[in-house]
Amino acid sequence: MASQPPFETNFSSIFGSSSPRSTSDSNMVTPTVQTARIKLPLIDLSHLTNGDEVKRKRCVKQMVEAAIEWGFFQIVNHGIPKEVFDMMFLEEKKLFDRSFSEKVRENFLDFSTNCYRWGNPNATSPAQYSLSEAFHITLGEISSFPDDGNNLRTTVGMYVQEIARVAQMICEILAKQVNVNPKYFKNICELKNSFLRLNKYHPRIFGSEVFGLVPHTDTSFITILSQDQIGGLELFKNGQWIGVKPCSEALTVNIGDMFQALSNGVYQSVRHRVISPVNIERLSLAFFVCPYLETKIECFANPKKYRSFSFREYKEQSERDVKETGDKVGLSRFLI
Ligand SMILES: O=C(O)CCC(=O)C(=O)O
Ligand SMILES: [Fe+2]
Repeated sequence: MASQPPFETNFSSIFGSSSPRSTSDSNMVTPTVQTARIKLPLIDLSHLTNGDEVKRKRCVKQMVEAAIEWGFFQIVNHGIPKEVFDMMFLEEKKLFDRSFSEKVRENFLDFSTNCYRWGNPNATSPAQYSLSEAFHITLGEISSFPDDGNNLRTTVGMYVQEIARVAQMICEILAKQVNVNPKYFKNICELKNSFLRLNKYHPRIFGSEVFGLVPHTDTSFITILSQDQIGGLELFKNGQWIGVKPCSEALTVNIGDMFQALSNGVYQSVRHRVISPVNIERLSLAFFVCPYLETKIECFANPKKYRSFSFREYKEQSERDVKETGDKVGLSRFLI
C-alpha cells in the first residue's frame, strides 16, 4: 500500500489541470529569491554548566543577541545522546512509511483528530501548498499512546523529555533577559499544549514555486528543530531568503510569536520556509513550546507594543485567517 499522499491529484483538484510540473530544468532551480546559505550563530550550551562564570555569561549574551538579531540560532553540546535522535528518526520514518489510508484513518494509533496533515486544504495559490506531510503530537496525549509494539510511545516519550529539558533552559535564559520571571516557564513538561511535529518532505514533483513548507512564523514561544543533513530550511532576513546549512549534532532553535509578544518585540519571530528537496526525502522533528490555551500573553515592558491576549484567542484568530486567506496574519493583528 502506498504511503505517499496523493499530492498530484489533490493539487490539480484545488488548482485545476494547470499544476506547475517539474521539468529537468525547474528541478535544478531553487526559488529565484534565495541568495545565500549561511551558518547560524552556533551556541555551545556546555558553557552554561561547566562552572566558568565568564564563559556562562558570554554564552547567555550570544544567545540573547542571536534571538534579537536573527530569531534563530543553533545549539551544540545540549546533552541529548545521539542514540535518542537515531531512534526517534527511525520511528519517524516507520510512521510515515505506514500506508496513506492508515495515516488518514480516524483514531490512527489513538492520535488526536487532525493530528495528521498534508498538502494544504486552504491553499488559494500554488505558493500556499506544502509538499509535505506531518504528525502533530501534543505532550498531553503521549501518556495515552497505545504501545503498539513499535517503540513509538517510548521513543517519543524519551525524545520529548530530553528536548523539553533543553527547551526549558533556553526559555528561562531568554525570559530573564527581558524581565520575565524565569518561573514562567517552569515545568514545561507539564505544559500539555506543547507539541512535537514530525515533518516529512517529499522530493520535488511540482515547479520550484511549490514549497516543502510554506513561509510562516511559529506560534510557539520557541521551537527546537532537529533535522537530517539534506537541508532546505530558509529564513527571511533583511529582505531576502537565506538558506540554513544543516550542522550535524546541532539543533536549530527559533523564536516564535509568543516570545516576540512576551518580549515586546525584542526577540524576533522570523518567517521561515522549507524548499522541497530534489530526488530525495527529508525528515525533521520540531518541538514547539506552547502555553495552556487560557494562558494570558502579556509583556511587562512599557509602552506595550501588543495588547494582551490568551493563547486560545491567538490560535483561533490564526485558524480563521488561514481558512479565509490561506495564510496566518499573526502578531500584527494584536499591535496596539
Ligand atoms: O523542517 C524544517 O526545517 C522546518 C519545520 C518548521 O518550520 C515547522 O514545522 O514549523
Ligand atoms: Fe516553523
